Amino acid sequence: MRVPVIILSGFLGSGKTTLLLSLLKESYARGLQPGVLMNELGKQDVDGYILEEQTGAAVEKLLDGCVCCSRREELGDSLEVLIKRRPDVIFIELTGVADPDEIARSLHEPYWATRLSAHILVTLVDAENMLDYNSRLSADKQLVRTLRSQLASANLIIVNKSDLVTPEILTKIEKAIRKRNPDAEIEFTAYSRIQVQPLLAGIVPKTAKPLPKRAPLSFQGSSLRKTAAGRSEAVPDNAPREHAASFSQVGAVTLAFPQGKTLPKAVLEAFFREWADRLLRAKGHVQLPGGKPVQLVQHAGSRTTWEDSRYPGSPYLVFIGTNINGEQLAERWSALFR
Ligand SMILES: Nc1nc2c(ncn2[C@@H]2O[C@H](COP(=O)(O)OP(=O)(O)OP(=O)(O)O)[C@@H](O)[C@H]2O)c(=O)[nH]1
Repeated sequence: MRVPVIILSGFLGSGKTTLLLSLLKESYARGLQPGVLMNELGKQDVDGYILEEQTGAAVEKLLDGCVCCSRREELGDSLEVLIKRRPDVIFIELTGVADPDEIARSLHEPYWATRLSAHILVTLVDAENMLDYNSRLSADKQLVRTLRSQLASANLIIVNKSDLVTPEILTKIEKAIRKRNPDAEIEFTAYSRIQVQPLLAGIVPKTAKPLPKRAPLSFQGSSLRKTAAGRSEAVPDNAPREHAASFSQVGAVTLAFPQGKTLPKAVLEAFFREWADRLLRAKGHVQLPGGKPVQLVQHAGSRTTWEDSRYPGSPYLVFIGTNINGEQLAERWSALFR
């Protein structure tokens, strides 16, 4: 039996991992055995750790690049690892700069089409930053194309972080989405809170007898076959395809804490402000002074949040931004500890 695959896409910090947590919890509640493929731009698996800690899921990680382009060759190996675990459903969380249509196309290739079935492609949108990103990132033509494809190829588009914007902004966002995708279901929400049951409709534990597909509770979207990936008449599945990079100016740098060193919150937040014109996303596990608990720090757009963490390893920060000069960044980082 083919394993259904749910693809989660959306720009950096839009709420993919937050949604995946809900999907995993619902999967376990239904007795499903999920497989997870987590792709991260940085060398550290911040999100993979969060998922493992909060749900106990075994996460297959593909770090330090993008599975739709620079790490493309490794997609197959990761899927094979997951399939061997005989999951009932596979979730693929892409990096924020990945083109999900490339992944959906791979699933339609003859080899994978007998093992996997593309179930749904979900794209999350960061309502607070989407319109700003559209102008800020316009110089990176590949990324502009990728962001359009994230919208165009989705069955379901979740406009997340709507707690941070006015209804007028949401209306503008809806118009911008409709320009790229007239058909997808659009949901407006905060903290990726949607009814996740419909996304799992028809997926049953392999030990159970197959049930008739449940009627969706709210999601009415088209099946993935109708997405751009499925409209493969123009590009036959077995035709050789160029896998152009999905971005050109975005880079990730991992910044380690020197042995035994700590950083006050205010110093790190000032560091984010200093790099505001380049910084898109930062996340990591940070050691504060005074023996305080390790903090999971998350920075997206211009907003920083902190939470207690039980991360047992050495503290670090993953810094993702545009046109970063790595040496200059490392130098400024070191200066924080002098
Ligand atoms: N205010 C607010 N914060 C949110 C919302 N959804 C998620 N967040 C926070 O935004 C940050 C990023 O959320 P994630 O779910 O990690 O986003 P992501 O798309 O997985 O991020 P990357 O994969 O790292 O690009 C976290 O600190 C979340 O708690 C929301 O609707 N409103």
